[in-house]
Amino acid sequence: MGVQDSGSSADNEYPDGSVRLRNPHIQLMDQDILYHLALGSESHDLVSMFGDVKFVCLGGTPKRMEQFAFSIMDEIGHKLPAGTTLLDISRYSYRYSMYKVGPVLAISHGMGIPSVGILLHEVIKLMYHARVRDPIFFRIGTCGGIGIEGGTVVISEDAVDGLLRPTLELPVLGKLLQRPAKLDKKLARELKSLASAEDPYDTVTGRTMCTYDFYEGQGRLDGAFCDYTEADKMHYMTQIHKAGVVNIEMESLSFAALTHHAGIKAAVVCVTLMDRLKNDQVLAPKEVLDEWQSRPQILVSRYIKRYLSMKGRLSLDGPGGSMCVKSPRRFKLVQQESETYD
Ligand SMILES: O=P(O)(O)O[C@@H]1C[C@H](O)[C@@H](CO)O1
Ligand SMILES: O=c1cc[nH]c(=O)[nH]1
Repeated sequence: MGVQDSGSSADNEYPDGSVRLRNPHIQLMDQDILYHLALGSESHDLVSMFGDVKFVCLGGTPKRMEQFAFSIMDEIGHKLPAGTTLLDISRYSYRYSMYKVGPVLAISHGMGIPSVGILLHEVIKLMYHARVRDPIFFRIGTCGGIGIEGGTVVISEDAVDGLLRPTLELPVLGKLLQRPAKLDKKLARELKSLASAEDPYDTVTGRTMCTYDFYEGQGRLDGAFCDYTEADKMHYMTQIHKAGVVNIEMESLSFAALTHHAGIKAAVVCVTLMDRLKNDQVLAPKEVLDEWQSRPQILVSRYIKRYLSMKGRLSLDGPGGSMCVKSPRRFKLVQQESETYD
């Protein structure tokens, strides 16, 4: 089966900017249960809960995405009513965590292509059911750098697999389905322009390799198994570096392919945890790693703030979030009226 290209993300969009579902079956269903998000098209009023979403930010861990939700709340001046706090909307799924701050959704995606792929199917359907128009998706992650120091921010120009192919492959009904993994080049350039000379770290753009494994799949010498030599590893690392690969992680291929197929603008911004030409293990202390992880978030926050200020929507107060209202006996989900950010 050849690579199915659905054109550029802009070509895929409906004229009103709504998200394209390339699945005729969904419209025929009485309800659509977004099982791993603990949401449903009949059980929840998805339009009023999520209709105002503009930015969907994904990252590996629930904690990172919770921290991002709190920090973006400060950055965009979003106020919660007194006595309330942010609530994990998908907490009863026990799979992913989801926070909503006005037009921003922050969701954890777990590790690897299968996990992010399942999430993207459901988040893209969520955008469709909620009638969100022209959402922008970001992955805010960590990675290993190649020839760059730990703590460097990498904005992906494109995503390739371990064989340097820019294609997501998935066996479907006994055949290999191939989808091009394309990211929005303009969005990547805009993000790069928001890196500041004052930042005490570098922000670079380049090709990202996405693998199916952290150890052997990324040519590490420190897994439980290793059938190659250090010289073999270094040869491979040098070859992929020459092919333009500046970092390696585990989700960009699926993220790029599924967002592109849905006509959604997307970017991947990751911080490097080490230079894989020098070592394999994550040696930086916890506090350093925590600060490094905030760097992609800072860049994406700048983009969101600039976007909202250009639209005159900064300093949001009141409506547009999901929150937890403390009552003496229980926590209650409060859904607020929606605004649109287009
Ligand atoms: O967003 P995260 O930090 O989860 O991204 C990378 C790729 C894998 O998910 C994980 C491996 O440590 O980190
Ligand atoms: O080396 C690394 C670091 C983080 N995530 C990865 O996938 N690889």
